Amino acid sequence: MIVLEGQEIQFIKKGRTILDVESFQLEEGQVTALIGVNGAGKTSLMHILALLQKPTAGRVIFKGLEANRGNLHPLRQRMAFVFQQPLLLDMTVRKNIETGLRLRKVSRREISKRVDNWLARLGIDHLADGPVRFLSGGEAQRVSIARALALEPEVLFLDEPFTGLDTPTRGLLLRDLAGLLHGTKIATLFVTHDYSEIPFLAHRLSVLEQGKIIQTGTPGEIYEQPKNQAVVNLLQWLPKTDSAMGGQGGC
Ligand SMILES: Nc1ncnc2c1ncn2[C@@H]1O[C@H](COP(=O)(O)OP(=O)(O)OP(=O)(O)O)[C@@H](O)[C@H]1O
Repeated sequence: MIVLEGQEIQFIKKGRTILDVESFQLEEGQVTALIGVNGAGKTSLMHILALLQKPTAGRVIFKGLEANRGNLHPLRQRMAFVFQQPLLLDMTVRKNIETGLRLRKVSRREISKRVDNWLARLGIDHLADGPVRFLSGGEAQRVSIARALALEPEVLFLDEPFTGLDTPTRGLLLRDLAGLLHGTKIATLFVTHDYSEIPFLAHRLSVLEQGKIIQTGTPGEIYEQPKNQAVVNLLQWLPKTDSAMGGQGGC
């Protein structure tokens, strides 16, 4: 089932076409990785789909409902973001995870239940009542992921969430995040520059070049049959593993 779709998206700035995307879909329970060189338009497309940026032309459809000025706020509340920088507030870990839930007027009892659950599932329950300012990069990103998942979003945007983490920390977080996302109904868009992460997390892969989606498929399909030289050039950095070839994700 398609959860979120951008249709006939054009994004033009200063006379330059930054995006020209006929259709881009996020499906229920699937992680879609979006790759492309610097400046290809990944962030612009993510922000348009997240309803943070209005396209010059085109539509964003959320479960059959076209986003418009009147429904932007309620639709955004059904989405969550994890950024490269965790962007935590200077308070305790618990309070950081609670904040979005409070803004959404979730009951106190439900907040407490969800926060305890996600603290435990991210393995950070021992940090709950400490200030975030002493956390390591990996711990801070775990808090940011717990904060996003506690919102029980229907769509999750992961904007290079592992960048800046050392290899072992990144590996553990990648494994844990895959375990948390796979098997849920969340439709996830995962923007990354590190293609070694793709086989572990992504069910589908889309390649963006100069504002156009030039290929979409499982990582295995794209690896096996890259559509053109631009895809070949990008994917020479995707490691050949069993999971990449099968496009199954998982570690
Ligand atoms: N609001 C804007 N005004 C003018 N130009 C913009 C605007 N937003 C994006 N651009 C330009 O559009 C192009 C695509 O930018 P975008 O950040 O979407 O690419 P990206 O693929 O995410 O790049 P990176 O991998 O470096 O983050 C860039 O050349 C950028 O300078």
